[in-house]
Amino acid sequence: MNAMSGNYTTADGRQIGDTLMEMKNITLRFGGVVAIKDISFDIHEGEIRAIIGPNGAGKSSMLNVVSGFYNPQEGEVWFRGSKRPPMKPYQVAQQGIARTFQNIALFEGMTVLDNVMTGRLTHMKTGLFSQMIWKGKAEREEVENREVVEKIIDFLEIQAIRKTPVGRLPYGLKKRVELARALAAEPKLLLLDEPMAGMNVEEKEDMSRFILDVNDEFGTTIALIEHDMGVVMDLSDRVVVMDYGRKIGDGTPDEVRNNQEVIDAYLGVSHD
Ligand SMILES: Nc1ncnc2c1ncn2[C@@H]1O[C@H](COP(=O)(O)OP(=O)(O)OP(=O)(O)O)[C@@H](O)[C@H]1O
Repeated sequence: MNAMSGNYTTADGRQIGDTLMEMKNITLRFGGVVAIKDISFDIHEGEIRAIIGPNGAGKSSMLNVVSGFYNPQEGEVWFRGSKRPPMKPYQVAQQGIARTFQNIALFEGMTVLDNVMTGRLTHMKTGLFSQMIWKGKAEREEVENREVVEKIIDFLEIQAIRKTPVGRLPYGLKKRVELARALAAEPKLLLLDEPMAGMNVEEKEDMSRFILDVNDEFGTTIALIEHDMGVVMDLSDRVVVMDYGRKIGDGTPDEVRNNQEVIDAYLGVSHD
């Protein structure tokens, strides 16, 4: 496989499509701190793409640029063939990008079902006023939204807890509910911020399986940042490696594993 030249077929026979997102020469500064230095990379349709790197490398900053939470001082973000102007996160969500968070961001007092329903908000076209006038239309929309949500709840095997308040769930299940809510938006691109953080081995295995199944079943393109190297290498088609805000590697898990600069970065070897 030649992963760097547009469409390609993965080792396990999946067909990867055209470029979905392209980051061109991104630089992001916080005052004097340069969190991202002139980084370019792309994400293809149907791919599972990881961003890895040691602590403070700039991974979260990069994910926040992809999600529209940060607007970089330099560089361009291209999504679905168009240059993306600076946007608010809700506008990015409307374009088909959904995310989960490192520290779970759910409504603890609400049931699993209601939390997952909030993922449909970007799809709700009927406002309160038109709901009063066009009751039928609002009801149809509600039925459609419920159908999508119920399908995802089945898919992620959380039927048994659909009426349970999220606050009562163990950590691993909360992470799964967060994934369900992101999927409810039917995103084109799903961003996962350390999906395995704080999980035990069994929970990590479950989450890995669900990520692969989501990609396979819904064709969702997935970009993730993750600390657990084993998980990343097993899951991802291609990996970007960051260190001190720079990109030091980009390729298949095997290519990245054998990249001397990457090995040195993880061992703490200085190149100064
Ligand atoms: N909001 C911010 N204000 C100021 N500096 C920031 C901010 N966010 C990140 N930084 C700095 O930018 C650099 C990159 O941080 P970032 O959190 O993106 O790295 P990371 O690779 O995600 O780290 P970790 O793995 O520890 O989460 C760090 O030096 C960090 O201190």
